[in-house]
Amino acid sequence: MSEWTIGIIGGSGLYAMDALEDRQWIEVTSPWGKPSDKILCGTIGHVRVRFLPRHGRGHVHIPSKVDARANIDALKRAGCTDILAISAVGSLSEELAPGRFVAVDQFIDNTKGRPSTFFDSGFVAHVSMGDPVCSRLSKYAAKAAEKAGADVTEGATYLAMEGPQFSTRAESKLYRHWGAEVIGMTGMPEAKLAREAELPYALLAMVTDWDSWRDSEDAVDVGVIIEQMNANSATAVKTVEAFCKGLPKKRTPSPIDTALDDAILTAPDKHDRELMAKLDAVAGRLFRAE
Ligand SMILES: CSC[C@H]1O[C@H](OP(=O)(O)O)[C@H](O)[C@@H]1O
Ligand SMILES: Nc1ncnc2[nH]cnc12
Repeated sequence: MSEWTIGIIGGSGLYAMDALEDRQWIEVTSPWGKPSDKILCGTIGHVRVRFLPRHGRGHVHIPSKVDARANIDALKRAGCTDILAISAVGSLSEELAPGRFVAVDQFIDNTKGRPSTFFDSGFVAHVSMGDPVCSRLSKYAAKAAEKAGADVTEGATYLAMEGPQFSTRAESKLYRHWGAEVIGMTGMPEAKLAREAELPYALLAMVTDWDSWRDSEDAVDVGVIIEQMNANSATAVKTVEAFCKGLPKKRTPSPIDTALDDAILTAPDKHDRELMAKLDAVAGRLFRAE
């Protein structure tokens, strides 16, 4: 049993965390690129927290250029044991009205050309993504959002689109046919990379709009989203606080802590040492003794 260090990835509208005690922004460098911003370190109750604003303070990064590899690697280097990501999403379901919080449990990755793995020739790994979120973390997050006063749905499929433009009406309807229930631009490849880095990951989505599938309504625009984001943000901060305070004192191991145990196929004598040096935070526990 050990302790929790929770990485919070703050989405659109969530750029800082006043709830943190003893807080300090620290620069974490990563061999994978530049993280979105410095990381705000502090504590909430008995939990260490590492907060990273996904788009940077001042919302400087377009979704396609959020360096999810650098962000996940930096959070791992900052000692995170688990990650709770927060995101603004559009709704693709009649049941998920703006204002609702949704604990996502599945993803469809429709992003294009984003680096989506830490691995490469010379260190090949295939992790399982059948169950892409940590159910334990997701349950704690849903409970915390309820405690913070939100209407909460547990379980929904998130469609990750490339953006930055919103979907056409035809795309929005298509994604509903695919079974997607919420839509955003950042949940993938973030969730894949968290799994590769053996970090249990949950995504709490805040519904800001109806996207563009409802013929009777105006198509989504960013003004509507910002209005709803502002209405949601105090509840999101309260949720993070309740989430940390609601975690048990001790952290029992998760199977995701060892997701790479049977995932690596490359024979040790074929390992690419340069790549392994970059993988020191993500996968170093497997080869430090090599
Ligand atoms: C502000 S509208 C679109 C923008 O909002 C979402 O960001 P995040 O997932 O970081 O909350 C969406 O994915 C887009 O990046
Ligand atoms: N309708 C939408 N499409 C994509 N990303 C979003 N983020 C918030 N609303 C969205």
